[in-house]
Amino acid sequence: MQINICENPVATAKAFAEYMLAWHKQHGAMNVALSGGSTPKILFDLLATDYAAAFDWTKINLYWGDERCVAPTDSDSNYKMTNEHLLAKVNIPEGNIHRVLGENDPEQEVIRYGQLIEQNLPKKDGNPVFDIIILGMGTDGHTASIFPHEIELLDSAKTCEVANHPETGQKRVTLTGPVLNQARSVCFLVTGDNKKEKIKQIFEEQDVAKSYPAYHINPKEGELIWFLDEAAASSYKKP
Ligand SMILES: O=C(O)[C@H](O)[C@@H](O)[C@H](O)[C@H](O)COP(=O)(O)O
Repeated sequence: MQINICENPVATAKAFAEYMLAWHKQHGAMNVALSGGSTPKILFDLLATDYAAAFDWTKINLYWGDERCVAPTDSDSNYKMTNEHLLAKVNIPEGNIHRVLGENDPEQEVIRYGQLIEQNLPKKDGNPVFDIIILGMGTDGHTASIFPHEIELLDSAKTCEVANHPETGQKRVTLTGPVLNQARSVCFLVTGDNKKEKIKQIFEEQDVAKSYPAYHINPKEGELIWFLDEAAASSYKKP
């Protein structure tokens, strides 16, 4: 596990962008699963401006690690956010953008999306293999849309599952634990002091962290890299 602590959210996003660009220069084509929420907005803005010309977007296929089951025009849609901050601003072919159809019936969509991923990606140990999966972490220790109350999704035999937001009950489509842990690289982007206690508990491997889905993300053979700003890392003291 690698921990990168950067001064602020922009520096954190830049550190990841440099990592993603280095991967692209070395490997060319990439299957990338994006995170949602608010943290990636700064990264997507960077990729759409300072880094846009550095990537060959024809070789990059974008998926989502999770999506809210809402229309793509809904303010809750991770696709909508990504489109506004990135997709509409770079020359990525439409065919390289594989959004979750949040407007579909969730139970049907997890089948469709799972089959799409299984058809498009290489497989290892029966799981589709993403090159890079970007993940965020909620203040409850969830990641993608695997929440503590549905921690069994870490062990699902399926590629995708329907998840339920613990407070709102909002339906989500999420990649499952085995897929997340089959990736060649999992990169957490976590910023803000509202995440600092969970980061401390996870990095110190405290017993309480075992109830956090994010704690259990550790690729079997791939890289695990945490990109944090100082605020998110402020309670953790490197040994
Ligand atoms: O759809 C989502 O909400 C995300 O994929 C989710 O896992 C997110 O990464 C965390 O909730 C952190 O969200 P923030 O970046 O807004 O803190």
